[in-house]
Amino acid sequence: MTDILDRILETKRAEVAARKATMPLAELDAAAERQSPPRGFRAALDARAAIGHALIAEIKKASPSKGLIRADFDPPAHARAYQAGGATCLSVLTDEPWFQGADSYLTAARDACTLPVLRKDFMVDPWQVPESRAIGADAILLIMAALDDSLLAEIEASAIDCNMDVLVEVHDARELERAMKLKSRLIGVNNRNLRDFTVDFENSYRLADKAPKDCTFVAESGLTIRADLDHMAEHGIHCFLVGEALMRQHDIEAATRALVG
Ligand SMILES: O=P(O)(O)OC[C@@H](O)[C@@H](O)c1c[nH]c2ccccc12
Repeated sequence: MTDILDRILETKRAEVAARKATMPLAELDAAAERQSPPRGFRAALDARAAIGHALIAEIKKASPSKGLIRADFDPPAHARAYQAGGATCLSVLTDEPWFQGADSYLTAARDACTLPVLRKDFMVDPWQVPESRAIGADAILLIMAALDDSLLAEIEASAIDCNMDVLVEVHDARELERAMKLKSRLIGVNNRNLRDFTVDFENSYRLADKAPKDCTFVAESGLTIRADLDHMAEHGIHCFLVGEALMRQHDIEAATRALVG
């Protein structure tokens, strides 16, 4: 059985190939140059983590495991609510086929606030880095399970070139070890298994102990209430990525404040 990640990557490779064919790299680089400068993503997390819970609040309309998460989906309104509630950064899903995301959601969300923004998508080609910068992204995600080491390094180099931060996502000790061959020291641990969608917080606890001390460590997925974050903090984890639990709330600003305020 091919797992969901393999199927997503297959879709993504076809999508990126089609986009590349219509957009010359020089044009893309020029569009990236015209963007407002990157907002420091990791720096914002580090500053906040020193004094409290640093939250990357995710703008996510739907997911392959849950289907539609929020009907009255409004990226700029959600961005403002997240910032007002005390989020440190945003994450915006731009993958369309599997998460019902869009590039325009990221641009609109970023324009509506002053927070640094992560483009939550599946990177398979260095070409996607200037593309991400051109739509406004301040940081990209690299999923260790998705790519081999040389392609990861190539995409990371392109991100460094664009002055963007890279969130490197791992889900086991082996991937953490491989991640240390990269330059980025911003490490996310996905508590959700992409094969069966089960969530296990122990995953974060285990890997946080193994991560070198110079890493900014982010726990991702399945976090719901303040107590989840407090437990993580007892294990030395102070940065969190939360999507669904906030997107399901009527009052997103109040829910964000309850989580990290
Ligand atoms: O909605 P949750 O359970 O709070 O999870 C958010 C985030 O961690 C999840 O969306 C995610 C983590 N890694 C990813 C990679 C691709 C797409 C999505 C993700």
